[in-house]
Amino acid sequence: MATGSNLSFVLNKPDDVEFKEKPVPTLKSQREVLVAVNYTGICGSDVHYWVHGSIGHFIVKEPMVLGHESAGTVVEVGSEVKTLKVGDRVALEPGYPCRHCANCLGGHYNLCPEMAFAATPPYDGTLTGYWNAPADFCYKLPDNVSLQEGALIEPLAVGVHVVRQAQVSPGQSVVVMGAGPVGLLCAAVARAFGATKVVQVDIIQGKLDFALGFGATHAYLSKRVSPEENARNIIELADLGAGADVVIDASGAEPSIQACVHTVRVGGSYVQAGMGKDNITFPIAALCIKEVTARGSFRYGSGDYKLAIELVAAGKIDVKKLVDGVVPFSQAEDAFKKVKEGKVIKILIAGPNEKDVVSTFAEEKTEKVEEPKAVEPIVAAQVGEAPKTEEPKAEEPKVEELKVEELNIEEPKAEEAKTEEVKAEELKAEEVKAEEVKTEQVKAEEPKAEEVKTEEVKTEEVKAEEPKVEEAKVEEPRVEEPKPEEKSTHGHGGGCC
Ligand SMILES: NC(=O)c1ccc[n+]([C@@H]2O[C@H](COP(=O)([O-])OP(=O)(O)OC[C@H]3O[C@@H](n4cnc5c(N)ncnc54)[C@H](O)[C@@H]3O)[C@@H](O)[C@H]2O)c1
Ligand SMILES: OC[C@H](O)C(O)[C@@H](O)CO
Repeated sequence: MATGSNLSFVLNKPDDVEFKEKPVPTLKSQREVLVAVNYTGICGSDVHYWVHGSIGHFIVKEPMVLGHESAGTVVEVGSEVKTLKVGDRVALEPGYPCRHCANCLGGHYNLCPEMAFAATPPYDGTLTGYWNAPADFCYKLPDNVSLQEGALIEPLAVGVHVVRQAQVSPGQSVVVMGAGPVGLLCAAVARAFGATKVVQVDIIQGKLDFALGFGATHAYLSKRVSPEENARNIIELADLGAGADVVIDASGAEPSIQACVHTVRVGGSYVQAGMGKDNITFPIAALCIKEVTARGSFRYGSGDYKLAIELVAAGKIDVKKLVDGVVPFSQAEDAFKKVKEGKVIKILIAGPNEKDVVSTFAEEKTEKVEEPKAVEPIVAAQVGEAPKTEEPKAEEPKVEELKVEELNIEEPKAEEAKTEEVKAEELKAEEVKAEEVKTEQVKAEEPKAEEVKTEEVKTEEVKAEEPKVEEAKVEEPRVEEPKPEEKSTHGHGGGCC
């Protein structure tokens, strides 16, 4: 039985969040499991709801728990569940379709009109202590995939779905517009599918620097020139001949979408994943004359989560590289601010029952290969960073195993866990000033509403209304870094899923 906290991070209305202790959910059917949420990533859509209170026709009318990129540990199983047991570590697929409509029965449950998707009004999200879900939407993580990686399976599954929609095959060239988390993951999946040239395009050089160490073979800084000229530049840069076999828009920006159609080769494929303005000027003649196959891509469907997990388990995609930091649950609001400011690629929030966040992050960090970062890591300032001198030890037990014990679920390998505990204590004492962190946690448990309503947030709201796509129409070479407010969440500016 679940005995921990069910503290939840609740959005009341735009710029108004609070921590609320909610009742622990109970299984609604014997095919469900109850999961203690260990880690949750922040998606641009979460930030968009926090800032604007709506995305398209999804409007936050009642307080809603945020978050949908999560992994957790099974604490209870319904009597009809055969595939999971208490103690299993799982990635949570956060949208539950009706299973009966034509789309569900036709194998496209992501298009179910009755979809109940976490943190999409009116449905609560996963930034909570416990989450109940149908067992078949909880994917057991292999031993070599950590719970922190598990939280990144959701955005990776978005990338898998996009690349599947594009039907990328070995030897192909792929251009991905946008180097936010979705674009980066699309590029990485395209490489894993055998694409030999993967060109990442963005308007921020730092993001491209990161992309080159992640999935991209080439990077192009989009200029303030016509979409046709940007397309010619991309083709020339990567020696794409008559154009790219596949183009993917993961920016939602109008000039980028236009450049997609000019970059793709005759008979190539174009997939729209980014969601910006509802209506744009689109080069329809080029699409028609080139006989381009155009597809949309929405969330993920059959087999996408499974494949995403396999790609991580097989070492094909190192999702840990995307993580700039892990913060305790009490610092959720601050984490949202960092994402909004474009200061991080991904930040993970530990569940309220997660006790050892600092050492968990330290452990994960030591396994990371240092790559150029698009942004300043914030974790050192927030939770303390582990010394990077230590070599990663592959045989070391995963820190997540400790969490199982903390949640009274299942005994981890006792010997290994003990060693880790001792190590974690040392790290805390020497490197992370545990007392300071504790004090911060206590403070953060009482969120101050007035702090949220900063001028910065208000300004952001106003600016977000002005689509940045206009900028690319100015006929000038673009060299300067865009302002912070043009970054991360702006891609969601015109709407999302
Ligand atoms: N289809 C889906 O199921 C799905 C799921 C999740 C997110 N999304 C959408 O995908 C998009 C990307 O998501 P994200 O989380 O990576 O967002 P993000 O905002 O972090 O990334 C968007 C990137 O596009 C870049 N960009 C902006 N204008 C550009 C231009 N003219 N040319 C090239 N790059 C440009 C930005 O600098 C940014 O790096 C968003 O529009 C989001 O709403 C779609
Ligand atoms: O990753 C999937 C998307 O972020 C979701 O559709 C989100 O927008 C909530 O509806």
